[in-house]
Amino acid sequence: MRMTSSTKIMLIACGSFSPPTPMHFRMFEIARDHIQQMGLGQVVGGIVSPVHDSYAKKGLVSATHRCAMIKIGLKTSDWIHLSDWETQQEEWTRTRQVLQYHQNYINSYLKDTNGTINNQHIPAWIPEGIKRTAGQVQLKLLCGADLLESFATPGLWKDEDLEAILGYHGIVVISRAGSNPEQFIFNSDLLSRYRRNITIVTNWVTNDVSSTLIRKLLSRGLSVKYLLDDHVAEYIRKFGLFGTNNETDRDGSSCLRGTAQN
Ligand SMILES: Nc1ncnc2c1ncn2[C@@H]1O[C@H](COP(=O)(O)OP(=O)(O)OP(=O)(O)O)[C@@H](O)[C@H]1O
Ligand SMILES: O=C(O)c1ccc[n+]([C@@H]2O[C@H](COP(=O)([O-])O)[C@@H](O)[C@H]2O)c1
Repeated sequence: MRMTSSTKIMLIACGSFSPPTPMHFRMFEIARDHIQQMGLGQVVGGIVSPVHDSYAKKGLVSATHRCAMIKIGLKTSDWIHLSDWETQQEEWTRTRQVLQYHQNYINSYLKDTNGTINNQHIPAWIPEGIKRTAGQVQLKLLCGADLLESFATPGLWKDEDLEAILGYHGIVVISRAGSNPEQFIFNSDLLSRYRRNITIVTNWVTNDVSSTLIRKLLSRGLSVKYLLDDHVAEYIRKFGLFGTNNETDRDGSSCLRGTAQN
């Protein structure tokens, strides 16, 4: 995988986003600046891919709510979009397959010179005008250093999946308080083997806000102002999520119309 300043790159972040924080979206901006400044490529789009409900992580609210909050949080972005594909599958999809699906879709979209695909619904995460400007597009996994470190959790990731993610796509890792991605890569034979496909980006303006922190503050009735997008906070209160008080519509079915649609 050779990257030059003209390599077209799309970034995809996989996670719970329960709820999405400004830092989830900020990761994309930090990564794009770094990639472009270092002449590693041109970032043409960003995708946020929330995990399926069956992932059953503590604090995970329904995908309908998570997708709606992501769309609200991304309203002012002109290049990062939600993909709800993972949430629409029958069950949890491993990250390797999530990357494969999106990469295949991009490839077929770019190859479709006779416009057949244009008769179908083109997902919002396909960047506008990409056909005119791009030859090939390389999809990379964007993550925080804690996700990289989860690669070493016994039994969590499959080795062959990590080989495929690292070998075929590559990853972009944003530093996070308390982590040392360089050291972590050095300690791992697998990661060291694929070192050139791992881009580490130092986040100089550290901000360790996490979904866990937001859930904790909300459940205690404390303020999240200036830590969370005002409109996302308003949505959370409207639907009584994360221990806030409103009891109406906890599964989000009434918001399926409008905000939650892709
Ligand atoms: N403050 C942060 N700095 C760098 N990366 C982050 C930060 N917050 C989240 N991420 C990254 O965003 C991606 C999605 O993460 P996830 O939804 O698990 O967020 P989280 O805030 O860590 O969640 P939780 O607190 O529920 O575990 C992951 O790759 C994670 O490493
Ligand atoms: O593909 C795998 O084997 C795999 C194993 C563990 C986690 N993941 C993905 O990593 C993300 C972890 O999110 P989180 O909130 O648990 O940090 C989520 O998108 C999961 O689907 C993926």
